[in-house]
Amino acid sequence: MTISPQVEPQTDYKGRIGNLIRDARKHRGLTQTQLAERLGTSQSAINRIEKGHQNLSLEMLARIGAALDSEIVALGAGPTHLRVKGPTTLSGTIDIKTSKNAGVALLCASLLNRGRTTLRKVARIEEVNRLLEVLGSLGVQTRWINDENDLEIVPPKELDLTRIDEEAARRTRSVLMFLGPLLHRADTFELPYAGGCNLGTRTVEPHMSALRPFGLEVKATDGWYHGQVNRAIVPGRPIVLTERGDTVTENALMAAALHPGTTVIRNASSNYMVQDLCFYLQALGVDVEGVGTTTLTVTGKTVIDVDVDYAPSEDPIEAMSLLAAAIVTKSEITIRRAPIEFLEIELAMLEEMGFRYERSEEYLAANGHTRLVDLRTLPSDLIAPRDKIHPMPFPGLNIDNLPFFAVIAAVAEGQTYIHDWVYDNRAIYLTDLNKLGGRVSLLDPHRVMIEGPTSWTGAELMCPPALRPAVVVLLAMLASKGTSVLRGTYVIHRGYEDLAERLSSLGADIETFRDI
Ligand SMILES: CC(=O)N[C@H]1[C@@H](OP(=O)(O)OP(=O)(O)OC[C@H]2O[C@@H](n3ccc(=O)[nH]c3=O)[C@H](O)[C@@H]2O)O[C@H](CO)[C@@H](O)[C@@H]1O
Ligand SMILES: C=C(OP(=O)(O)O)C(=O)O
Repeated sequence: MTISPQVEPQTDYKGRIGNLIRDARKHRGLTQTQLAERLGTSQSAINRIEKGHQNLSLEMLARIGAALDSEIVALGAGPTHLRVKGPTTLSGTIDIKTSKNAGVALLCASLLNRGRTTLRKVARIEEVNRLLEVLGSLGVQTRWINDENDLEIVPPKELDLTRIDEEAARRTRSVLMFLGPLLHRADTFELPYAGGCNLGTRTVEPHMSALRPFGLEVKATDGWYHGQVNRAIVPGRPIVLTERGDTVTENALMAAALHPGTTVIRNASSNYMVQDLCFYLQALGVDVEGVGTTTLTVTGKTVIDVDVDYAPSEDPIEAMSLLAAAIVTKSEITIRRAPIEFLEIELAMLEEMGFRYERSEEYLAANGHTRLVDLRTLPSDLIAPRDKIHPMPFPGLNIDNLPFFAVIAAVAEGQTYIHDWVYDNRAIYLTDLNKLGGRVSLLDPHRVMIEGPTSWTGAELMCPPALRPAVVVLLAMLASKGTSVLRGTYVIHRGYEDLAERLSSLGADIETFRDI
């Protein structure tokens, strides 16, 4: 794989730019009229631009990019894009990296510890980079200590909460997980509103109600959360989470870890990142019972000050992504270090669809708890499942794995119904597969029907502004005949380390390039 700063061949560039603008507008859920209003122009002008019938100045392109919060084209060190030539058959062996979601939780949790935290093999992804920038702005010293991606974190005696890196903080949702640790560090503090993928409205209310028993009141105004802590208030009875959310459970756990009494958290998520956080807290000397269940009992400490070494487990979502890559390209690959206990429902569903694979004996991840296997995929002819595919909190099918079933369903014979009840926007992005020849019908914002099999054909697309759908499109490009271009891939780097390079090492033909 190479990175080249070249310009792409410029055939019908107005038409291509028009298509990219139309993609970006649709990703933002805007009509042509709404975009025209933002730009002070007419709907017919937007229509002409999208059809490639309009000359565009660089200034106008920049204005359109700003109105759509999407860099259509950029000069200098702008966004990266991918050029994919297909169809590809993959072969070889790939190791799963540690998870984004445990990584970000552990970075936030390191604020509980006055000693040094060393995290082993942290995924070197943009989401982690943004949190490292935020931690750095608070005075926390962080450094990658070797080529293995081991990361050392040393917090200062006092955090400097006045200089938080607002820009970095606003690009991730994970910053919300500072609430739990910070309420023990300061009586008042401010955090910028959390960002992240554009998946529609994501509530923060469950976080507030989980942390209120620890005396935290949060007012949200002008793009900031203003936190105030009343130390006379401590949990008097079990905390019952209104949603079984992952990060809300993590916030409650982190708040409980520095509360010297015993806190019971009910309706807790038992998902993989929550388990990794529990094991880390145990390594810090916090008593956590019920790991892997929906009732967690935490006996915290007044001060945590230990030098601790922790190795988070492998990412089930990356494992699912690579399973999908193999299935869509009908390839035989070996996926090593797959966290099987967080993939069991997914594999059972795939088996029902006719997927054939071999799995090794189980062995333990470096955290000493999570069960891993090596999976060898076998080229398989798939059929659509009889019932709809839908996610559930763990141990159900993981919501972040659901989008991969769209591209898998597209290669299966028959009609598959996918029901994403969780996110307002994510199912909508799956219709981007239609630009590559897919037949995905949006039944309503939460349900799609996919007809397969698909004869994929290469095309040029803007990355949907959401991590998993963006990877789903990339995987379909691997199977597509001809050349595809995927523009603006930051969103993929948010959650995957070197995905394009690693797919290339399996034989994919992917080139990374920038605009000049
Ligand atoms: C950093 C991190 O770990 N991110 C994960 C975490 O985000 P996070 O924990 O932030 O997820 P949210 O709290 O946003 O929950 C996702 C959506 O599910 C809804 N909801 C959730 C639980 C529930 O019992 N009922 C319910 O309705 C929420 O209202 C929200 O709309 O969990 C999500 C759901 O597994 C994953 O997609 C994210 O990758
Ligand atoms: C939705 C996701 O993550 P986040 O919570 O970081 O937006 C994801 O990992 O797919």
